[in-house]
Amino acid sequence: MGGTFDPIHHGHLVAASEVAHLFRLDEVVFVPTGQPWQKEHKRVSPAEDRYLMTVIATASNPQFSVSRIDIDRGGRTYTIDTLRDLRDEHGEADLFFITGADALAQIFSWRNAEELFSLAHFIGVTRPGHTLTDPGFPEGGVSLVEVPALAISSSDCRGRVAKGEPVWYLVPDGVVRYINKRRLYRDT
Ligand SMILES: Nc1ncnc2c1ncn2[C@@H]1O[C@H](COP(=O)(O)OP(=O)(O)OP(=O)(O)O)[C@@H](O)[C@H]1O
Ligand SMILES: O=C(O)c1ccc[n+]([C@@H]2O[C@H](COP(=O)([O-])O)[C@@H](O)[C@H]2O)c1
Repeated sequence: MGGTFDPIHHGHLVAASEVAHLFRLDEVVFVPTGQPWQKEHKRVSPAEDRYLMTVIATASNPQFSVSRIDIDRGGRTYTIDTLRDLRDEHGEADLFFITGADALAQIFSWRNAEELFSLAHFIGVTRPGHTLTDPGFPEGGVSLVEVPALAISSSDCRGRVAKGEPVWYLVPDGVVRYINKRRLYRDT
């Protein structure tokens, strides 16, 4: 599952769990972006903080793991590189790339968009308030999955912390504590 995870929240975790169940996946690898180039006009927390929050949030689930490939590669993050690296690491495994349906709707603005579909099957998870209009996906290349509605977004969590409002139960407890310890999002 690819995302900026700034911070990771229960919407991401429920989506991953639901897709793992529906597609009978062996493992879900969370891949925090290094430099999300389409968010360059926005402030994004340091990659190490986003990585550690993702580790904390997923640690108790034996089916979940976190990969540093997009962070360690350096430079702007392109999913084409993510998938090539995962393919090298995971040999013959079938790859599924999970992300939000809203992100997937923009896939033709991503680098090497046409080639992406030969490397993985794409799964777009719907979130409340976002519907997916098919921008011309290749036949059989994309599945849409409705996850139990959780109207949580990272931007809302950041805004709540900035205003001194609680994010308990929107993100895992350990992530609340990490945000406080590192004083993230205070002046967003
Ligand atoms: N509540 C949710 N339900 C389903 N999918 C979600 C939910 N929140 C986020 N996603 C999807 O997970 C993917 C990765 O999320 P990302 O890290 O960008 O978080 P976000 O909550 O969308 O962040 P932001 O609010 O900063 O844009 C995105 O493509 C997004 O659409
Ligand atoms: O490959 C690209 O050009 C590209 C452009 C924008 C987003 N993505 C990927 O889409 C996923 C969701 O991104 P985001 O920024 O909405 O969290 C994440 O894995 C990004 O690396 C990929």
